[in-house]
Amino acid sequence: MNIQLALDRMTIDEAIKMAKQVEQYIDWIEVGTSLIKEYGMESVKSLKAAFPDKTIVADIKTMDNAKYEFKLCFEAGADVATVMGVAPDATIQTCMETAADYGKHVMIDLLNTTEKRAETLSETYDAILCVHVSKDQQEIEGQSTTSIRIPGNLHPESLIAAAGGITSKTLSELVTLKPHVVIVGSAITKTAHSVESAKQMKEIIKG
Ligand SMILES: O=C([C@H](O)CO)[C@H](O)[C@H](O)COP(=O)(O)O
Repeated sequence: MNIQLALDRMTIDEAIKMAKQVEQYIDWIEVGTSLIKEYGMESVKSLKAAFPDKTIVADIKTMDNAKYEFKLCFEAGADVATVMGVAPDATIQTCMETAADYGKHVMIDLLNTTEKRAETLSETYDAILCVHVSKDQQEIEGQSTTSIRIPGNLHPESLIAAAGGITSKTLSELVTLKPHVVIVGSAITKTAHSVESAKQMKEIIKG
């Protein structure tokens, strides 16, 4: 199981500083959608340059124009880029092909997909599938990772990621579902105790 540190709503320098502080407790580094939207591919390039040995995930959440967006991410140094599961099949297929051209990987964000769509995606694509409670669902609807459920109909060999307001409390429950990646942002980056929080999470996933 890997911890992916999601870096959102901060500057590139703050993102690098944050990731350096907790580097030993995290496995993958996500250049959050907010960083990509605010700073563009410079954010991905800077994080890869600062952490050449970590898996860098560009959370670009592609919906269209897949080849262009995925090429940008991989040329900037991303190892994984994200596409929305509700995107057209042509888009997802293009993401898969572009990633294959670069020897990189795709994460499909299942936000707002139906169980049937998630099943089809898991059977069709060799990608990481991310079960996700969105920031707006967390903030406006009060949902949290206790609402995260990994659909039972997914292909048994699919690699699963889980994201959305994960805390050390909800992580303990989540690890029993054995996801390949747990994506943690605010619980590490928006607390005064980032290092302790990351350390605790690492201990939880180690069991
Ligand atoms: O993908 C994310 C979200 O849509 C904001 O862009 C975050 O990476 C994900 O939610 C993890 O962050 P937290 O919810 O703060 O743990």
